[in-house]
Amino acid sequence: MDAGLKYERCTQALARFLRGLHDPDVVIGLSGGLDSSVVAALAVDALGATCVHGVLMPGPFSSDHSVEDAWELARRLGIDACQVPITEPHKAFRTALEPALGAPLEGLADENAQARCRMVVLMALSNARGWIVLNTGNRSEALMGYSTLYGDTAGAFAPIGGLYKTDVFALARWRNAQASACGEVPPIPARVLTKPPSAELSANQSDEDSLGVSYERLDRLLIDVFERGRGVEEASAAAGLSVDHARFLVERAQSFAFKRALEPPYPSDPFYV
Ligand SMILES: Nc1ncnc2c1ncn2[C@@H]1O[C@H](COP(=O)(O)OP(=O)(O)OC[C@H]2O[C@@H]([n+]3cccc(C(=O)O)c3)[C@H](O)[C@@H]2O)[C@@H](O)[C@H]1O
Ligand SMILES: Nc1ncnc2c1ncn2[C@@H]1O[C@H](COP(=O)(O)OP(=O)(O)OP(=O)(O)O)[C@@H](O)[C@H]1O
Repeated sequence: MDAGLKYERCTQALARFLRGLHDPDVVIGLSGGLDSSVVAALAVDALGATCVHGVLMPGPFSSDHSVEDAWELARRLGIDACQVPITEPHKAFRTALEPALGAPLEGLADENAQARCRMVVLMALSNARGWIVLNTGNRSEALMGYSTLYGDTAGAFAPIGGLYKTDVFALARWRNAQASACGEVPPIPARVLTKPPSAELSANQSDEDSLGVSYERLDRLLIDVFERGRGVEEASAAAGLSVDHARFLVERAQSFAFKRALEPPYPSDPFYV
């Protein structure tokens, strides 16, 4: 299935899901990264710009360019957006938790606390305004457990939850090319497509460093094993990975089934058969 068809299937699935809820407005955390940018573009195509609300929530490790890219995306899409920094709430949680821990909150616990602060903000806006939170997760992250339980795994529906990260890039490029072909400004700022994906939950973090593998190789492996039912040995060679590394990644994916069981529904089209 080509990128355009995948984009349209995801847009239709989102529209269908929301129709079942009597067409509420939606709210999306805009990080200035790829996933939230594609979900926002798709939501605008499904519902119209007036029904989509973006929230920028910079934290202690957010880069200036991420905030700029998120504002630029909102401007190009013509959606309402606001900024609610999480730096102070995150600091307050650190202070409140320190006596219980006997030490400062650090490492993964501290990274996840930031993602959960963001979800508190999104759910507060959801409750107060009647908006539905859209999840921005993709299948590569879900299989690797590279997300925060009750943080960025929350939300009512995950429009790109069935797509691997390399495809999310392809959808973004396709949507921008569509706009250019119609003489419109491409919705997704160019830098969103060129900067390395990063959770920005700790200093100098990059997804591919944290995962220990490039998305290109990871997706080839995961698609072969989990979508096409190939064996790990065959799939590892095609992905350019050692069998041991491939086995480690597949076992990691299996170990995070519990997290996937708690994630929102997503379009279940047979994207990869
Ligand atoms: N069987 C089970 N059923 C239900 N819950 C179970 C469980 N086993 C463990 N758990 C729970 O799961 C917890 C661990 O999961 P979790 O809290 O999610 O945390 P964890 O998987 O340890 O870490 C999340 C990772 O995702 C990364 N991340 C987070 C957010 C966004 C992004 C991004 O790309 O933007 C990346 C983050 O940097 C970190 O490396 C445990 O503390 C335990 O409470
Ligand atoms: N600074 C932020 N402001 C608003 N929302 C954020 C912020 N950081 C993270 N989020 C939310 O958490 C989600 C998970 O972050 P993640 O890094 O996986 O996605 P992304 O930033 O959109 O894309 P990429 O992984 O390519 O950087 C984001 O898509 C977004 O909805």
